[in-house]
Amino acid sequence: MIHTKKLTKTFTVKKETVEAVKGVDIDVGPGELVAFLGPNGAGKSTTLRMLTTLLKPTSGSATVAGVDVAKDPAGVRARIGYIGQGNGGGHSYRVIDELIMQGRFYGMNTTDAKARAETLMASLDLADLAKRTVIKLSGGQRRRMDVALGLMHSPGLLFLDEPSTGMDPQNRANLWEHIMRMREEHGTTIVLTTHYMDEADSMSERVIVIDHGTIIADDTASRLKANLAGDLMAVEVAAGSASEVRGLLGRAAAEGDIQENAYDGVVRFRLRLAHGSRLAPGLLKDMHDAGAPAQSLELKPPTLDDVFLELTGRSLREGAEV
Ligand SMILES: Nc1ncnc2c1ncn2[C@@H]1O[C@H](COP(=O)(O)OP(=O)(O)OP(=O)(O)O)[C@@H](O)[C@H]1O
Repeated sequence: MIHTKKLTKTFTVKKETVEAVKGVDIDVGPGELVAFLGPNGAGKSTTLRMLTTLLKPTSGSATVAGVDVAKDPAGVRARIGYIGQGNGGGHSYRVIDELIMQGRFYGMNTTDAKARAETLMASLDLADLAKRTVIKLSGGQRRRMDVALGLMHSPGLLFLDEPSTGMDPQNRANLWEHIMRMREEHGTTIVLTTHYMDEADSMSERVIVIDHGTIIADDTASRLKANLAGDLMAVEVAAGSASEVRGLLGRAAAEGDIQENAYDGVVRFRLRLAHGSRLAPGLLKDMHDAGAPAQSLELKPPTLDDVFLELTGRSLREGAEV
C-alpha cells in the first residue's frame, strides 16, 4: 500500500535549513494499522503530508496505493482518505450536506453520495445529527464527521493526523470504536500519527517510532516493549537476606542498574528484566532455596515511553503537549 525510499523533506526558514524528514524507508501492506509515534516536531505530520501529496518531497520517492506521489498526485488523492490535524473553520452547512458535497467532489452522483453518507452517519453515530449545522457540533462529533468525510469515497487507505488530539478520554475511546468498526467492515488500511503512547500501544498493530526525522524503531508494540524495555520488577526481602538476593538479581539482570532502598528491616530492589514474568517464578524459587525468600514481588510491564527512553535517552512525555 505504501512504499517509500529515502523520502526526505527539508524546509528553509530564514536561511536556516530544517531537515524535517531524513530519508525514511517505509513499507505498509494492505489492511495494516500503523501508528507513527514520536514527540512534537519529530517529522510525523511532514511524512504524512508527503504521502498524501500535500507536500512535495525534497528527494526520495513514495508510492501510495500503487501510485507515485510525485508523478500522479491526483491519482493518489483519489485513492486515499486524509483527515488532517485540527478542524477547519466553522461551516454553516448541515452535516448531511457536507458529506454529500464531499462525495460529489469525488465524482459520485447525488443518490450514491446520499446513500453512502447515511451508511457512514449510522456507523459513526452521527445519524441524529444529520441536520445539524457543522459549526454547532461538539469537538468529538466534529472529529467523527471528519472521519466520515475522509471515508465518503470508500478509500482503501486512510490517513489520520493526530485523530484524537484535544479530545477527552471518553470521546477518544468512542472515536476509536468507530474507526475500528470501519476497519472491520471495509478492510481499510489505516496510517495515523499520534503522540499519545497509550493510543499507539493499544490501537495499532504496528508502531513506527520517529525521532528527529528518522525512523528509530518499527515493530509491534509488544515486541518493541519486550525487546527494548523489559519489565520493571520490585522485590522486597528481609534486610538479613539482602546480600544473597543482590547476587541472585545481579545474575538475572545481566545488564542494567539494580536500585536498592532499605526501610524498617526490609530491602526493596528495583530492576528492569527482559521477560520478567517468565523469570520471576525461577527467581522466587532460587531465593527460597537460598534461604532468602521474597516478602513481595511486583512486576510492571513496560510502556512505549520506556521504549522511547531506551532508544533516545529522553522521555516521550517531555516534549509532548498533552
Ligand atoms: N512548513 C514548514 N516550514 C518550516 N518548518 C516546518 C514546516 N513544517 C514543519 N516544519 C518543521 O519540521 C519539523 C517536523 O515537523 P512535523 O510537523 O512533521 O512534526 P510532528 O512530528 O508532526 O510534530 P507534532 O506532533 O507537533 O505535530 C519541525 O522542526 C517543524 O518545525
